[in-house]
Amino acid sequence: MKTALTIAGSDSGGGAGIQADLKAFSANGVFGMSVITAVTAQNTQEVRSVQNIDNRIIREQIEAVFDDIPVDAVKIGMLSSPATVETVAQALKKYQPNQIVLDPVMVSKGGHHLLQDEAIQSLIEHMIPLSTMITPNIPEAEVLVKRKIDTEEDMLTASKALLELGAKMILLKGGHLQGNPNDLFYDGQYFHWLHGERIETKNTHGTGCTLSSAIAANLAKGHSMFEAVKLAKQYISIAIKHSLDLGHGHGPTHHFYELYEKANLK
Ligand SMILES: Nc1ncnc2c1ncn2[C@@H]1O[C@H](COP(=O)(O)OP(=O)(O)OP(=O)(O)O)[C@@H](O)[C@H]1O
Ligand SMILES: Cc1ncc(CO)c(N)n1
Repeated sequence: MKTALTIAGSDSGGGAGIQADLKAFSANGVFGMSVITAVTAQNTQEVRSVQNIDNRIIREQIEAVFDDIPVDAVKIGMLSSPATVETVAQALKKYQPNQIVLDPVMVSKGGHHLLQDEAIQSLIEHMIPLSTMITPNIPEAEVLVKRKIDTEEDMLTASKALLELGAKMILLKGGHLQGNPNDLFYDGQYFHWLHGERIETKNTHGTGCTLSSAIAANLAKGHSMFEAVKLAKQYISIAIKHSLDLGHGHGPTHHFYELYEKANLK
């Protein structure tokens, strides 16, 4: 079985972070492993508090996995502080995995900062240049390229600027613009739009985490980047369409909808 490793924060509510990543890995047919960078006390409504994990333990988790188990792809989510970014980047430089999908997580749906402002520069300097693919949403891309993105035309310009930061490829998610959620894939040569249909639901907790993990799983299985992104977009669209009305805020997506349907487990 192919494997994928998530390096991210824990979401006690189970819809985002490490929990979403492991579910998305399993649903997409790879064996999931995890390195926890921070623990959040979080539900569908809010992030109540965050405890960053000691850098030594972060490094040792990464070493424990890579020293023993083959890692076919890595997904990176919440990195919290400059020291966390640097610890993860240093460890990945040592092991040089083939595929690194970086979701540059900055702010939760409820507005809580999951990446300290001081860590943004570290992310740009140390983490983005190591990444095979980065998957910013519109507000994250605006911070990274320091300009407003209001239209799909702006997304094209921003993708070029994002690529200049050093990642090999870009998926700029359009879910935060009005209208249909169309994402832009750019590999430095060609642009491809991945068209979506907006699903009217408030249950979109962890959509970004789930999408980037599905991309990593598809890469682990040997798909090309464009194929990996296309399949992941189909997967997240189904997961949002059948999202779960749990909690009083933004409920989670249904990571296993198609498998449950096939197994008659609904
Ligand atoms: N209402 C929706 N209907 C269909 N697709 C959506 C909807 N909202 C977002 N998407 C898609 O879901 C994927 C994740 O994008 P989104 O912009 O929500 O990520 P995000 O803001 O990083 O999520 P989060 O930070 O909550 O994990 C993208 O492919 C986006 O186009
Ligand atoms: C731990 C964690 N990572 C990422 C996100 C972004 O959705 C979140 N809400 N929580």
